[in-house]
Amino acid sequence: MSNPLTLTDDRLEQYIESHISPEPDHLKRLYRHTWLHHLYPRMCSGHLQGRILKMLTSMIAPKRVLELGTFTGYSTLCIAEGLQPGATLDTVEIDDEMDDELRERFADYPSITLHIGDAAEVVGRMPGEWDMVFVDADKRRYPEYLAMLKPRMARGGYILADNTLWSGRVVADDAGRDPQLRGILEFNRLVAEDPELESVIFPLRDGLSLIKRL
Ligand SMILES: C[S@@+](CC[C@H](N)C(=O)[O-])C[C@H]1O[C@@H](n2cnc3c(N)ncnc32)[C@H](O)[C@@H]1O
Repeated sequence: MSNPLTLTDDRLEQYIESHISPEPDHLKRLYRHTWLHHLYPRMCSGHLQGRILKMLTSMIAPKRVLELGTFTGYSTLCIAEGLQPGATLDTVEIDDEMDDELRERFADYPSITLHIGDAAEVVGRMPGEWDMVFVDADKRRYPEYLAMLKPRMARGGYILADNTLWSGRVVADDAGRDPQLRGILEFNRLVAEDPELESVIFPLRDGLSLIKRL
């Protein structure tokens, strides 16, 4: 008997992408641009995760959204696509070389505000609470992000956290030399042990956690 398809099989990925809502043309161009002109293009969300982010945003219907880790803005545009009229999205990116490119990309989106700086510092200066946060910045600092965000989440609000399975390495025997994996493991433990949080992990791409503030 042949092996069953796994979620990392290219054929399965192609099948999924040809049977879900199509990737809008401007995002196809952005994805291609990211692969041609940026280091670590795999960080870009892409077709499936992008459609999921859009759908989750429209399901949650948040008034105020925060994103940590903008990169080339692919996920930002997908979240913006799912926003209700009048809702806002603040996105934070530490790499100041992305400033001009991102401002140009977001120019036609009045709902998006770009902040260039360290996520923890920027969030510390921002007032108010959020209905939805997409966490996708420094994996080593995920536990810090959780501590910072939890008291700032609206009751019933959602934290979406990317890369929470870290290519399956969360079940590796030794996380000792990978500080990013240590950050993810600690984050997952803190979320699972917190009675004020309800959570699931989707085995999508690199793992996507959905965490509800009860
Ligand atoms: C995985 S990429 C984001 C991908 C993007 N959200 C998407 O899905 O297309 C992570 C980004 O976080 C940024 N980053 C890393 N540390 C950060 C920090 N301390 N504060 C803000 N951004 C940070 C990196 O420069 C990088 O662009």
